[in-house]
Amino acid sequence: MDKTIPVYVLTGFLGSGKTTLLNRILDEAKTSKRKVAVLLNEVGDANVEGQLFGKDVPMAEMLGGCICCSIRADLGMELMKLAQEHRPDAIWIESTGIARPLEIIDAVTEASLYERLELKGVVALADGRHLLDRVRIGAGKTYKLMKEQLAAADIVVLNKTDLIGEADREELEQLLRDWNPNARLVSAVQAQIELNAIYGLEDSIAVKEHVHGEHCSPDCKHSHDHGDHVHADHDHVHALTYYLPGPIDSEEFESFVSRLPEDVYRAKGIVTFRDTASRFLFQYAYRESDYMRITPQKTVHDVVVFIGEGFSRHDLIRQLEHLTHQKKGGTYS
Ligand SMILES: Nc1nc2c(ncn2[C@@H]2O[C@H](COP(=O)(O)OP(=O)(O)OP(=O)(O)O)[C@@H](O)[C@H]2O)c(=O)[nH]1
Repeated sequence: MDKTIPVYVLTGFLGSGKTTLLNRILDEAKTSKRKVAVLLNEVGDANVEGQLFGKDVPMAEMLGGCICCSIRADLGMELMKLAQEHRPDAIWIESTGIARPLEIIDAVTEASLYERLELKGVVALADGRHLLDRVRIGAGKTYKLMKEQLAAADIVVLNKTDLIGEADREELEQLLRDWNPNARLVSAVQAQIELNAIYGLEDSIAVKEHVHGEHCSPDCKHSHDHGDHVHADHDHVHALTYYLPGPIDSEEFESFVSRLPEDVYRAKGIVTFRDTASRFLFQYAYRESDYMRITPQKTVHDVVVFIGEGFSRHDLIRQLEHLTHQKKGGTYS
């Protein structure tokens, strides 16, 4: 079976430093001999920055629209093409500065229904000075979008701190922690961050260990550190991708779906039901589910994806393992 390819999303408002960070990621990949593919999205019709990446970097371009809306359907196609043609160790998606992150997450997880891809993390950058200006105004569409992008990330990079003073940096760090208490926050100049923080996401997202600390609010419901044992009962994640190891019972699955917690607001998948010997495309949004019988023309894996905020991955995985009658069920990310 093919290996599962991790996918990362790079988001952040226009000019925040996404390409600067991507260049660093590609440099590091070259040094560590990691094959990283890039999916670039530009609102305009020309890919200016992509020309700067090395010729040996597998790259797909999506120009002339934003992946989160007008050309969203193409995202899955491009991801699958990159995966099939290059079998990279990782794929990075650089979204336009105006993209809405949750729509992208939705689109990436859609692609994982058809190819062994797993969304591993969302990295969002903020231009310190620009953010500060927006915070001072405190309203407007741009402010709202910036906040949305930063709130959806697993890692938040407060970039361009060379352009702001120490007190402003501290104010922004506090603000970012308030907006997204679950993300790892890093301040940087020229997007110089420890890249292990990103690749280390693979483990930390799988079981996000949030140790109760100085930045937690009094009503923090996160997991607590009990000596050398940390358990996470309230994992903040955006997506759980679970590859099913085999057919499942349709009634048990429907019952499981009807009991999904409210903070799972979207789910989808391809499932094979033991009792009907058919495969179905399953869709779930805002408590409504839908099943469509399908006959895939090529090999696709049985997989279910859940998107939401604050739901417990641990609980869902346990229930899925129960559905598949396995102590240790399918693979997931
Ligand atoms: N002063 C300063 N400039 C920076 C820093 N990081 C990046 N820049 C510059 O900011 C400009 C925009 O950086 P990019 O990396 O292209 O930003 P981007 O998010 O990819 O921009 P878009 O593609 O327009 O969304 C470039 O000229 C960078 O050299 C920083 O930490 N400090």
